[in-house]
Amino acid sequence: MPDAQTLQPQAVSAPGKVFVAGGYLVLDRKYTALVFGLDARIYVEIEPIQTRSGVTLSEIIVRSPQFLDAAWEYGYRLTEGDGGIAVTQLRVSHASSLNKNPFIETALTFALTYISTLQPTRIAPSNISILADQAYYSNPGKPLTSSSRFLNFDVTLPDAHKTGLGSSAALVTAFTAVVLSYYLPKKAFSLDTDAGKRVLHNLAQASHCAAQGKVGSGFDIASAVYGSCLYRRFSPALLSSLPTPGSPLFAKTLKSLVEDEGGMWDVEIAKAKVKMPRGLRLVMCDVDCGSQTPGMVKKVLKWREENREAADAIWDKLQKGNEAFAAELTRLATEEGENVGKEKYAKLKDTIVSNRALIREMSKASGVPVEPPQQTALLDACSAVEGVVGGVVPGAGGYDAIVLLLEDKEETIQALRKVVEGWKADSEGEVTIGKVGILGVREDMVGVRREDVEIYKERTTS
Ligand SMILES: Nc1ncnc2c1ncn2[C@@H]1O[C@H](COP(=O)(O)OP(=O)(O)OP(=O)(O)O)[C@@H](O)[C@H]1O
Ligand SMILES: C[C@@](O)(CCOP(=O)(O)O)CC(=O)O
Repeated sequence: MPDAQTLQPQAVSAPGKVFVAGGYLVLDRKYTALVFGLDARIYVEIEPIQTRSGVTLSEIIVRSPQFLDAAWEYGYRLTEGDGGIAVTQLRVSHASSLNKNPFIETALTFALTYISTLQPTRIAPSNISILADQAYYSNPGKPLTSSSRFLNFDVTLPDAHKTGLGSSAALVTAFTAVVLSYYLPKKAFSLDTDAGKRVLHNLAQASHCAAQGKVGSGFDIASAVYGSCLYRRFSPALLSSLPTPGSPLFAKTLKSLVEDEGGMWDVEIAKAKVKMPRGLRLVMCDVDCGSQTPGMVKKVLKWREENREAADAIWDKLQKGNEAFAAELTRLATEEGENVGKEKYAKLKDTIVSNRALIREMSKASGVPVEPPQQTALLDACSAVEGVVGGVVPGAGGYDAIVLLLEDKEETIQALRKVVEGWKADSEGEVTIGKVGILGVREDMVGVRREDVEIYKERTTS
């Protein structure tokens, strides 16, 4: 491995996501999800720690300067019994309490362990910094420096109000990518190759699941790596053979899993099946609702288990509807010039309306507010705006967001803004939804990408 003097600063970014179709269905490999990457990205930069000559540290310092108390210092060492690299958080001062960031700690443990299996020489210390685009959080903020486009949110991370764009998946993906790119020579890992992207995808899925303490469908990591795509999940059993970090054979098993020695990764990522027609765009709205509905996934899955026949009927119809929706988007994007005029989006509109009806059926039958009446009213009002094709509740649904497909015209956005910003929901049921805001994001097809370190520096200062 090159020594600290020759390690070059690197920067990588990864996009956030909006899950447009296939929520719950995608947990079962029989079904797929339609996920769009967004132009809100998380950037991670790595550079050598400047130490006085003769001083050798085994320390990696991670900072997220947009937040208060957001610095984490880690010591690391190779463990016995092929347990990989153990990462230990160091206390900044005796008085300070340990403020954990499980996503960073786990991504670092997994990435350094993988690196140690390829190059058993000492890992040099480094400084890592994280910057997130504004749309990930709805807190107000001031520019980090007088001319920076990144905001100082002036709150701790637990106090930040997330808008649900998948910050942890974008972070784990960009973080893992930059650490691998920095410590490994190009011939062992490159983000520019398909093999490199596969390694990144597999490693980021494994560490994101470990940090979350659960195995979701993994759509958020897939879109952070590959951008917008039609996604079929990996079999969750794949990850069950992985020992916990530090325990015997963790390193060897991780390497074999990440490099897919057994040909076990059955994930399917179809980028060509998702396109955005020219002239259309996505808009996301954040809904203030003061109420989270925990356990929605568990409840829907339990209902499905107990009502298999009824559930499968909805699941199958919805899968067909979702496929029809993706196919129509792709057709419009590739067959320019046909069906001009008002009728151009008629099929898309109808598909969205019938898919929403199936989602409401799912909500009603399972008793889980996937598209609750408050969101039905909001979606209907937005869909009636001239130029709006339709909209859905993204991901698991609930009260806190909607996503709309509309004509990419200033007058359409303005008309939509009038409806959402003046939105007053009838207090129906137990949950009253409050202010609705349009997020400054749109779809982006590009996944993880290398950033020029100079540009990264400019972005933090200009
Ligand atoms: N800018 C950041 N700097 C450091 N850590 C961050 C940052 N953003 C997110 N994280 C880490 O990710 C965690 C949030 O992850 P979580 O999965 O709860 O949210 P999310 O991925 O944004 O949500 P969703 O899945 O609803 O889109 C934070 O608690 C923190 O550990
Ligand atoms: C319900 C589910 O299908 C989607 C959840 O999406 P989100 O976290 O609401 O963006 C769960 C999953 O795919 O892991």
